[in-house]
Amino acid sequence: MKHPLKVGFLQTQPVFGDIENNLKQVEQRLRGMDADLVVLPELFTTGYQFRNQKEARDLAEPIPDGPTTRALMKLSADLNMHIVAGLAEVEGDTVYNSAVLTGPEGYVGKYRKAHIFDTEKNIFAAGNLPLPVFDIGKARVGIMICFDWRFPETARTLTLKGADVIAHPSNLVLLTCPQSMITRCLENRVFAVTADRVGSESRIEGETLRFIGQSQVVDPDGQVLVRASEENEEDHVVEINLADARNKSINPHNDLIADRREDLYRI
Ligand SMILES: NC(=O)CCCC(N)=O
Repeated sequence: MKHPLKVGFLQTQPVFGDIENNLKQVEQRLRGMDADLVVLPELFTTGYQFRNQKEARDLAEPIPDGPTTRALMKLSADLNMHIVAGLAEVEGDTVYNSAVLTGPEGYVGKYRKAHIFDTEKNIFAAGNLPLPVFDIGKARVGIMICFDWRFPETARTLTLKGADVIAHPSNLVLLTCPQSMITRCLENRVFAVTADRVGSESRIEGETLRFIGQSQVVDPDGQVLVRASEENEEDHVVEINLADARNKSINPHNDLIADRREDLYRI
């Protein structure tokens, strides 16, 4: 049984703080894509290197009642496309590093990055929502954000919750993620769509961040179906077969999930 799904990503180079143009460019690029599910990078409208929490709060927006989510909802409706996008979210005085999922039917849900990386801890509160899997009809989509990949429990939990494909908005600065996601997909037999940015930011004295690009789609056998360059803005769509993720058997005698020894996984 085949369950085809066209998945893709936009690899972007946002201008810090220029929300309107960053969003406008992404809108134009999305309107040129034919896909069921497209993943955008982490913090895709603002950029990454906030100087302080106030700056982040001023650039952040509510989800789903903010302008970016509304724009993504319209794009999803116009293009019959599900979109996962990373953006800075404000709720009261708290700022989260979040991701939103929109579809043709409108707002589907959101997630707040659970594992906050390095100096992000000065800006964002740790996520207080469950690790999410959304059933979008054609697929079950899990979401994690960037540094969440470093904790194997994240992808494993999304898998055990039924994710076929993990949407992974990112702003990668360490080189290890792209190759490591091969293992995340292999050990869980899931697809992963990592959408990263390119370019660099040096808004903080003595801290220049270079983003590594290499957005990619990896399949349940750990095959890299497409990987973008390290420095160009790129858009890619590939057709995947979700049946490959729903089949957890490795051979006639081993099933990746059924063979788990939860009786031994106790500390
Ligand atoms: N924005 C991030 O969470 C970066 C995490 C470190 C990495 N994997 O590059």
